Amino acid sequence: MERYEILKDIGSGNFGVAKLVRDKQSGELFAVKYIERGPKIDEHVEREIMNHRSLKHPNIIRFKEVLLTPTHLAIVMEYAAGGELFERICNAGRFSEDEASFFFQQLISGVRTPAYIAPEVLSKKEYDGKIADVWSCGVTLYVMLVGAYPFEDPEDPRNFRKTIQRILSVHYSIPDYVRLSKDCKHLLSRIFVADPEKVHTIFNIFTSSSVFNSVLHMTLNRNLS
Ligand SMILES: Nc1ncnc2c1ncn2[C@@H]1O[C@H](COP(=O)(O)OP(=O)(O)OP(=O)(O)O)[C@@H](O)[C@H]1O
Repeated sequence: MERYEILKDIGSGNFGVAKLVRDKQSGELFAVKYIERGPKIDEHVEREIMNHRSLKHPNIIRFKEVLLTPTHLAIVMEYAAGGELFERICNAGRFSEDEASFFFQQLISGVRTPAYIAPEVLSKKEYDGKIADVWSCGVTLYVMLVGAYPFEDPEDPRNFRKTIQRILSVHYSIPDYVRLSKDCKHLLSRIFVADPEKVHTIFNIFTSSSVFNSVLHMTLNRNLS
């Protein structure tokens, strides 16, 4: 880690903390995720690192290297200076459908296209992250359009138990003050379904939505050609 100068903490997650660092030689900024060595580092983390290492896409944070400190595993990656989506929405308000569609398309092109995925990722048959990815994209789309999380009880947003119940029963609604097109509501309703068997593939969902169709076709054509 001597190569890097630690500048500040940027956040913490389930696995550890993230810090902003500077490469002393090149002056480049990176984010480093520190995960304490020990039981937290299991095959799940290992797979995550292996998968991430093989991804190369403009909308996916680039992975640089993994280092070991006496106490931590340090994952060095590209620094995304934009901050959190939710924070941006809290400060500057929610997105219009057009803006949301632009960012959503960027997000989808990061998760959807197989064109960028390495064979070792595809060959892991147990990988079922796709369904979870579709769901998470739906949550992100909702956040952009509504400016709130879809499964929190508006009266009691910090109650995790309630949130989990709402997720399990797919209980969400769109507040009256948010005007969404029918097509957009339909898209959300197709993403948020309880039974994973019924979750449509991301391809089907997006090709059936006319709001997102033109941008989607452009992305698809680009990725398939
Ligand atoms: N590459 C990065 N560039 C900029 N900020 C980052 C980067 N990686 C992480 N962060 C910041 O640090 C916080 C913690 O990151 P971390 O990846 O540990 O957790 P998370 O993604 O929030 O949740 P989880 O623990 O479920 O992965 C993030 O919420 C984000 O604010």
